[in-house]
Amino acid sequence: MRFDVLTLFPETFSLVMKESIIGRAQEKGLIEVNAVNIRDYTRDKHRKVDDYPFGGGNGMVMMCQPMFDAYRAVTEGLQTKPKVIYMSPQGRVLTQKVAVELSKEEHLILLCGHYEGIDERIIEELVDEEISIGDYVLTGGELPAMVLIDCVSRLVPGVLSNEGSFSEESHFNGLLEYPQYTRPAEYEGKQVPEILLSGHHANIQKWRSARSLERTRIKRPDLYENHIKSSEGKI
Ligand SMILES: COc1ccccc1CNc1ccc(C(N)=O)cn1
Repeated sequence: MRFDVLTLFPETFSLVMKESIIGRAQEKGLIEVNAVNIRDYTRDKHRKVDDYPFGGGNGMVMMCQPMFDAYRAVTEGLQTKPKVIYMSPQGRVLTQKVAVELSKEEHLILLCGHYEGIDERIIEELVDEEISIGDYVLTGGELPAMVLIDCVSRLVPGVLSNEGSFSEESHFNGLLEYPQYTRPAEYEGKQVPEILLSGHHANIQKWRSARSLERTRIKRPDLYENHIKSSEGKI
């Protein structure tokens, strides 16, 4: 899976994206993350990428020409047009379900805005979908793009060694994950729940399901409601 990220800060990506799991996935050739500097596609000696908004208002808006030319450079000679996602506070909120959907794509182009955003003509012409990582405003789209790359990449087969664990992790089955413990069985007088040491897998599974339902009901009643609704009618 390939990600081309159009950004004003390409070096941010190379630092974060070559670390840990994402870095190893790149070495294994499972994913490619290519950060493109929008400023390299400016045509003036000041390498101008933004300008004042028509109609007035504070802040600056990213201009069309550098973004269009960076997009054309990245897509030149491609057989199929990759899906273009604009990281924006107005986008569809990124959930695990959306991440699973996006992990089916072969090639994604992510546009990172800055200042007050980008010229609307870029969105109209190039953007297939706007995606938001949550209802808050950041100084740029780079962190949202890295969040998207992380949560989508880990779903690409081969990226995570313990792929089997997806079915039980938080949000995969619409519920929050059960509590996790590891050695030692007792730490400063605090015991690991006995059931987990019993080796009785059926009972452990039951205990885990009960904990998962209980903590979802307490921490995320919205998810709990959805889960109850979706399991109604199922035997
Ligand atoms: C004022 O910033 C903007 C204004 C408009 C568009 C993009 C930006 C860049 N900032 C972003 C980007 C994404 C998210 C998110 N919630 O995914 C939050 N902030």
